Amino acid sequence: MTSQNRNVPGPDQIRRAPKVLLHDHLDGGLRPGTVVELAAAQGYEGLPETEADRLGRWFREAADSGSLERYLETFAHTCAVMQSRDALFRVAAECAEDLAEDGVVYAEVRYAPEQHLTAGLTLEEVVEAVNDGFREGERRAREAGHRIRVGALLTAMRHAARALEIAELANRYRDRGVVGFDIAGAEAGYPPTRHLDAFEYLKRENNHFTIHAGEAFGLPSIWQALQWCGADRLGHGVRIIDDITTTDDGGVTLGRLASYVRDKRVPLEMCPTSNLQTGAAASYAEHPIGLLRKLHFRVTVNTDNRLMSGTSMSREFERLVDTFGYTLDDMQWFTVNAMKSAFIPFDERLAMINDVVKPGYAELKSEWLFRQTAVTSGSSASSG
Ligand SMILES: O=c1[nH]cnc2c1ncn2[C@@H]1O[C@H](CO)[C@@H](O)[C@H]1O
Ligand SMILES: [Zn+2]
Repeated sequence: MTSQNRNVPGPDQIRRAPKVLLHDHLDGGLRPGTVVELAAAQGYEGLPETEADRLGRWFREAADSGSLERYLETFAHTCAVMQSRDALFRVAAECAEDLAEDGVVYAEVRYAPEQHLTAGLTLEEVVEAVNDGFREGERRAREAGHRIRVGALLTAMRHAARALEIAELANRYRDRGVVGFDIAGAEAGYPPTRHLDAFEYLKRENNHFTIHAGEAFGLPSIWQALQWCGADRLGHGVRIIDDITTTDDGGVTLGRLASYVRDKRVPLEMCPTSNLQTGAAASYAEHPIGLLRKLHFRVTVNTDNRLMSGTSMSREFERLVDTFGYTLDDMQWFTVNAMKSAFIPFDERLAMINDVVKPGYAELKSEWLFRQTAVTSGSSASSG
């Protein structure tokens, strides 16, 4: 290992590095085998494949459609098998376990309670089943030697009209497993201001929320999310790139909105692989994350939907390391950005950064020293 690349992590270091995940959908992260088993147990006959590997491949290919609307159609199958307390509990527990196994130490996982009512559960029962599942998953992870903390974000669907009700639900379960609120679903035609009452309510309650914006629709969506709705963070936000002009000689000019986003340190929850599938970016190399990181926007790295994108936090970082040559220092920077932007209290975020994230990266960064010592002492005899 040379001194030039010693800081560029390999797959094993990427997996062991402490990672923080702010944007992950519970109904987009099931194990394919779990979808198959739940469908069989519940008599759901709509699955396009009934063998786990084939089903996993089907999700990735169907989601690889170039349009957000088509991508979202695949969630009909996962939501269909997440309608009972037991199913929600299992999916949430496995989610926490899988993230912990991948080296995630803190995660905010979102889902839309209104999509889990068809078998008769109440909104409260849905939230409690998922919370209990997360606690169980944290416990199993601890037993397996991993530490993870998972908070829930309650999502309202932007085409529906239940946002205020879901915002009130999020507020009721605040300090009891729910750390914030979000809106998701098709973006074009459903601007954030459609749900202004929900956001104004949460602001009056001093609560936190993020908004999917600037993914399938451009700057007006981001502008509304921030300046009308008061979002704390942006889900994706990739289209902020439309307000940045670059010239061939390397000059960069930020428009008013892009300046605001950078100046106010608005966290961007970027999900590179998901963006390639929905057509929000053409390739990893062309993904706006490269430029936004260079310009010191508050960028974070996320999975969005591990099942539909066949991804994990480690895989997202592997792609970015391959594409942009990111180092352990870059990985730490993204991770500290994410931890700073989490919705848990400041003292807890700080302790996570100082007592978990930074020591974890320091440990990884020191590994080359010991390897180098072994090589040097072995070759010292011949070199005199
Ligand atoms: O990238 C995305 N953009 C917008 N909506 C999404 C995305 N991923 C998932 N969902 C939507 O959020 C719901 C609750 O988790 C999912 O059912 C899906 O419809
Ligand atoms: Zn999302």
